[in-house]
Amino acid sequence: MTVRGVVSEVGEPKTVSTRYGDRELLELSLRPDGGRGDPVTVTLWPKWTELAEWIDPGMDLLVTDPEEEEWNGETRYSTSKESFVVVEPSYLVNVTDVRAWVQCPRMYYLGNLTATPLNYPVVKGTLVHEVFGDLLRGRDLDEAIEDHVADAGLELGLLGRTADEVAGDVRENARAVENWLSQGALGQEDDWRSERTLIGERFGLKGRADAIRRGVPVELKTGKNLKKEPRFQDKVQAACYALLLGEYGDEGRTTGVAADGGETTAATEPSESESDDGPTYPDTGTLLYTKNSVLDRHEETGDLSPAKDFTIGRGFLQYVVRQRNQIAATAVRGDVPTGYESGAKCEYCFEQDTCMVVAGRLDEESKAGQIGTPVPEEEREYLRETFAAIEEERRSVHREYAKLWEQTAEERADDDRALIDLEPLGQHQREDGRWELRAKGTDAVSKIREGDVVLASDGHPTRGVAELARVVELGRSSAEQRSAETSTGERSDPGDIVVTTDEPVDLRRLDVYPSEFTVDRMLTTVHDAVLKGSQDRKDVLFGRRDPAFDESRAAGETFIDNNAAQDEAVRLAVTAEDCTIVQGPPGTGKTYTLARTVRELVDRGERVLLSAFTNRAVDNALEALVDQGHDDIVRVGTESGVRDDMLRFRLSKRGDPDERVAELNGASVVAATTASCGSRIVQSLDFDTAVVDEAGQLTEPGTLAAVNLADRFVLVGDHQQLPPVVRSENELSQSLFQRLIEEYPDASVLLDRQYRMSQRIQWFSSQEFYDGQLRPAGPDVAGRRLDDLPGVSEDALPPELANPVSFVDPSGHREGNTNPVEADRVREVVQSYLDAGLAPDDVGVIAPFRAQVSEIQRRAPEGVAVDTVDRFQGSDKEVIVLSTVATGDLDGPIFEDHRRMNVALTRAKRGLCLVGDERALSSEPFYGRLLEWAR
Ligand SMILES: Nc1ncnc2c1ncn2[C@@H]1O[C@H](COP(=O)(O)OP(=O)(O)OP(=O)(O)O)[C@@H](O)[C@H]1O
Repeated sequence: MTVRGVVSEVGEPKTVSTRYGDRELLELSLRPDGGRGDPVTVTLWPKWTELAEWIDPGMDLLVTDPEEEEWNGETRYSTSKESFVVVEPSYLVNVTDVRAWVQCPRMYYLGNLTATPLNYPVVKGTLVHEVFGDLLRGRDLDEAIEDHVADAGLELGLLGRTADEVAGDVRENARAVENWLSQGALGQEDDWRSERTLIGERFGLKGRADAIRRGVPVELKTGKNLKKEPRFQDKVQAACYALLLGEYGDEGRTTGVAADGGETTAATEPSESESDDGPTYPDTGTLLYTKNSVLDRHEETGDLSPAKDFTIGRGFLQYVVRQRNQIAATAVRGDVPTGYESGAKCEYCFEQDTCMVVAGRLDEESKAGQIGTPVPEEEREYLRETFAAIEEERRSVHREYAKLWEQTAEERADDDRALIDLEPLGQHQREDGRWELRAKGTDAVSKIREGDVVLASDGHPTRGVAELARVVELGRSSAEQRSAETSTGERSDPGDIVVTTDEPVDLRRLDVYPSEFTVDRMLTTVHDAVLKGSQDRKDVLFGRRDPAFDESRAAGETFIDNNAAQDEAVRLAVTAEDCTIVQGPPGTGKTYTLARTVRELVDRGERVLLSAFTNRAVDNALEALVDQGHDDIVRVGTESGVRDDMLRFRLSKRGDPDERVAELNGASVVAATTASCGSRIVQSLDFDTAVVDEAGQLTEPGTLAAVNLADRFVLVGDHQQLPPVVRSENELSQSLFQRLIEEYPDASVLLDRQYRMSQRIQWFSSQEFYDGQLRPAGPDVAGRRLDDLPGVSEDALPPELANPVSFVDPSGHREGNTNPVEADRVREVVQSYLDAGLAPDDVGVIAPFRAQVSEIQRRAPEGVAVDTVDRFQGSDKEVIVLSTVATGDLDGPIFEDHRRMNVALTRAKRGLCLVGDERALSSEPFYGRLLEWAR
């Protein structure tokens, strides 16, 4: 049984005398049902009373195995010996953070704030872990070492190491693992598995255990330890995995610690994973210190055996949960740890200097003290606000995790977040020891794409057997399949779904894996910008100085002779001392100008980082650059991320260290998404100029990831098109692009001639979003007509589509996020265009919701692209048909942001048809004007 609720009152700890002597207690009031229920009183007994310092009203609290008693007709609860009290169970603390926190809370804080730079111990540690996993999966030691060292070629090259030297180091460490494994194999039956991702809904913990042997968590450490017992923080880490394994149930099959009891009360969240006896936690853990096997027995004294077991009692598990609670409470409060929370001794800490410098520069209280003078108050204020916004974003990611167990499989599938009811087709172990799992392809749509890391499970992503998996093949989408069927006249096979994992799973379900990766990166990027950024750069970022330009660098030069605004954009970029902002409305030659700029900078001897939010934009920019004759390029990215025709520039990380580094350092242009700019490899580089495309879609931290690496930067984008992709509504939804263009109009330029839309089509966008400044680049563009296309006759169109911009009201009804009647009408409209001679490929359909997209896809003639606005950004069609879905009113956030509509309308070159409900559209002035125009 558990009690869960929102804390409404926290008492003061008090001492009472009991038959066991004086004892401390703390009384709380909880409101069950997420704060809606009537308050219940919960008494916390010693061990848990320290929570008085950590919890505030409004926090969510869970108590397992409480004692229940009736008191004056009221049911009260108190903690029992078995109880765990969990603060904010939905805040998923990383196990490695608990480990850092018990060493020192500032260690945890600094670890999250500062990115680990590329260094040899980290790379070696990763290699040893990889080889360890391979050994557990039965792979040959030498083969595993050779393979992983080759994979790390680029990193090793950047660190100036040779492959042989590193292979030797890894082999020495791996010996400990080999010996340990062979001991276990003798005698009793062994049962183990490598890495396991564990996400715990009860304790608010998540992490990846290195291995599990006979139900016991095993952690690998590449350091040495000559004591009999494992290091304290290592035990804490293993105990966290023990908690998680207990929660999962299936692995905790050793003699266990006592269980928790039976039924559920009104205040309870039942958990399906519990068996009748409740969770059983593994009662031991193993630490494997690989460096011990490298030591010489004659020189070292102490316990040289690498493997050290320890006992995990209920008391230790409770201690670990208390530490986890402190982290959750600190994070939810937005506090910065001081180090006084624990008894850590700063003298022995190898992080002492960093700790003092960060405390000094940010004027934080720290047990270690402070060094240096604080950065200006506005910078600290900026950090505080940005950190708070990032933490809010983290909570949104945690809510995504919670959906893994709160939503049913069907709900996840409806949300496009899972492919369910898959039919497993088998599994086989690959040469590298990993597993390849296969299931039958499906027609269902989801957000899952090839190359993604997802959760593969036998039915439930957290309660069943689940593994992190990489998607290799997704079968074919229903549209592709249909077109194959029409061309062959036979029902075609949808193709298999193929994923790879560390351990085999019966592949019945795939779930989107909500990663905190972006959030983690944002923290370190913002920290780097403020604490490591140059004074010059920060003066501009924080509004203390206008960006400077040295006009003599381009005196009398023309870069683009047929477009003054584009020419000005290149001029600004090459004369900039700090930054340039280029706003490119739809079809204005943003990509062309960007490529011209990069080429000019390179011609002047600069090294350029070319970045963008999406892989697609990076590859488009590269294509334009190649078209302009420049191909001295290195493309950083995964094989599945990089477009096929750009793979020839892709930097392989595998191979001889020196060769890899030579390839990377040799190129004048390095191209990568802003997400890849945060990788250790790209972070170790520096550039003269960073050119960032799609900057209007990037958060400030996202943009800084690229910008931090260069002396100057050029941002290209349009803040009147799609905004940054964030889950929460806060500061992060404004891009650096928008902030700077508003602050420094003199450092910016608007590309005002567009090469896409006819005069009639572009008018509305120009008026509404660009003060009427956007114009067709010439009469040929302005006068574009469908009739100009070979084989197309405007006369063949029905009267309601005769104009280049038209409106059709199908009198449909919105049902959730669909409007089936409207979808039917959209199909008719599309068919009319095809009948008039347009090729399917020339027509695109845009709808605001995925559900309506699928509704239309089911009806649309083959070859016609149907998608949401976000997926259409950056592309165009001769004709666009827009389904607006809404009827009656325009309810929903998607209609509030008019910029999406700007993107949708400006995809069309010669024809645009708006399909929607007149009444709904007239209900809001912006859409009213749109309607007027369309009619
Ligand atoms: N100065 C120019 N002279 C002639 N053609 C140009 C010029 N600039 C751009 N174009 C052409 O205009 C078209 C649109 O250019 P580009 O793809 O660079 O636009 P964009 O602004 O990046 O588009 P989007 O809004 O989709 O991002 C391309 O066909 C390009 O060749």
